[in-house]
Amino acid sequence: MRASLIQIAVDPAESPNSRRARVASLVAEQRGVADLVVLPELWPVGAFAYESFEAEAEPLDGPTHRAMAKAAAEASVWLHAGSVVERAPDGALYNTALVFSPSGELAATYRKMHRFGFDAGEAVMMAAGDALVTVPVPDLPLGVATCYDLRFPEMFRGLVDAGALAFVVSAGWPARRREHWTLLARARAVENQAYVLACGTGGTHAGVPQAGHSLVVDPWGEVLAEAGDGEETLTVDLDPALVATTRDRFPALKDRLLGLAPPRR
Ligand SMILES: O=C(O)CCC(=O)C(=O)O
Repeated sequence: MRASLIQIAVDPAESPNSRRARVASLVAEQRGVADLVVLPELWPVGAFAYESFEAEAEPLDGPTHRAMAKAAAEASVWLHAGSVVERAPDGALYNTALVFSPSGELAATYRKMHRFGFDAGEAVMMAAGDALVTVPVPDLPLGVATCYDLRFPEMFRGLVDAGALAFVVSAGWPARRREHWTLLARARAVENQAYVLACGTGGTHAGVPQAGHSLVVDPWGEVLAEAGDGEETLTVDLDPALVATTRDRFPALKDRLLGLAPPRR
């Protein structure tokens, strides 16, 4: 299985519509290259562009859904299309990740559970999701998480218990805490003996320089690839059998004292 992470630079001078068209082309270029493509958090608007959230909010079947469903089908890939500002039917906003199958069907949605910002920004503007989400990608079931979720290990343990062999973390992580980003991505891989595919944004938007440094970590904690600061695509080969091998050879997950269910292998 081959995965490509497309680290988008969110340039405020580019309109969301132009960016959707450009990102759709980048995804379509992955035809025959990757089986799974991953995009960052809130790339249509910018994760810190709070003042645009209301105006750019879209229903689940909105413009990002349409563009990405088409791109997934054109490229014939599983597409984690990052997240959008979702306007729910009751008017609430959610930070919602969209995952498409290779035929362009919406395979899963995940509403970000841990909202970032403490008493400001996303934490007050958006409602919180309340459900863990896994996606049954053949051979490599994915657990879905978004940005700040990375700081909450219990969520990843829950995803492992639900059968995830890899975590896809879509983010708009600030440069100021880049070391936390790479450290936590590796920690989530090591403690859960699972792949971590962590795709962030590059560039600067809303005055917040982005960390970039998207990375892919294997179940032993080795960094297989890491991007720089700007727009970049990382393509990495993943071996789903390595998860079982790692869990068999170093069966630490079996020694959990507080967990209830042993993880699937
Ligand atoms: O936890 C962090 O340092 C960054 C989180 C974040 O930027 C987000 O969730 O949007």
